[in-house]
Amino acid sequence: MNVVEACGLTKTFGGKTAVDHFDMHVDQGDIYGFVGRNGAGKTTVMRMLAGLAAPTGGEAHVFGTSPREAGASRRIGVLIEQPGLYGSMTAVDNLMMKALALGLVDPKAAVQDLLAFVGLEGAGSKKAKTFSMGMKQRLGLALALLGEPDLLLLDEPLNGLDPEGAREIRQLIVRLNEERGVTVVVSSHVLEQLGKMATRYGVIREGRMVRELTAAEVDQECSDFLQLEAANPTLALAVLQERFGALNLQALPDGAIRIYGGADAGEVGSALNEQGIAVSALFTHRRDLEEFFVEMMGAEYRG
Ligand SMILES: Nc1ncnc2c1ncn2[C@@H]1O[C@H](COP(=O)(O)OP(=O)(O)OP(=O)(O)O)[C@@H](O)[C@H]1O
Repeated sequence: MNVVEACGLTKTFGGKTAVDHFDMHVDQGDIYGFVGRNGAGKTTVMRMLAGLAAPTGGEAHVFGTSPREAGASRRIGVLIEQPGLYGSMTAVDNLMMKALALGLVDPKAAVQDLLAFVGLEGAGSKKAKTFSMGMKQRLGLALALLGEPDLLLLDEPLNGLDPEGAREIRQLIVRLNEERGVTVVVSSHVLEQLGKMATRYGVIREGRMVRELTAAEVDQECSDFLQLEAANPTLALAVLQERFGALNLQALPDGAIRIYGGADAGEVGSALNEQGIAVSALFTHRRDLEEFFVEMMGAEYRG
């Protein structure tokens, strides 16, 4: 079942289109890595999915209904940009205030449970303004988790964190997903961390969804390939198809040929030489996650 479904979602600010006929599908149980360069429209999409901003056009459905419907909104936990913390209040008071506003049956127990879950049980009586960036993000996560949401929308939860802090937040997200069954949409520029948790990805570019794909598809796309440049690419391709038909061959527009599926460079070179085809380049390549996504996000991307 699609927990989130966006169809033709559009948002304009003044005359400028920030989100443009955007489609998105998040399945129950996904950790959905939402990537795009700065200004691509991630936050604006998240705000519409959370029911915090109204679309100019198109529709967003969360749990089959508008995120603005009470039935859906109380199932959504949100951490968008900065966690909304009151610096002069303690961590417990920050949480209690929201727990009471939500009308939780046992707010104290919920607050203690979440403090422990995010690893802040020893810091509950400290003022939020004394917290490190990582502690603030963990407290923000606890705030988003009050009310036991089934869907978490996390916009850049790893922003500004050192590698250790980013790893801790990532581990919390995975635990939430595995232990509590929470579906998560998480945007981040930290592709390395995203790659360790996402089960599905969506790539946004200039307000439009470029591509949605599963983690398995990303693995496949990033797998090793052999690239060769030959004097006669059309003939080379025909020879390779005959000799290595079981492998996945891709002809690039510039005439280069990629061979996926673990071909041996020596065998490929010999097969072409036997047919009198001169090979000018032959190398093995592995695309890493960042390279793969940067291509889709646009060259201007800066992580
Ligand atoms: N309230 C607003 N008023 C006017 N323009 C806005 C508003 N919110 C966002 N925008 C514009 O919409 C576009 C998308 O912004 P958005 O914050 O959604 O991108 P983003 O992908 O989250 O970027 P980042 O990674 O930098 O957070 C940007 O050009 C931004 O300037």
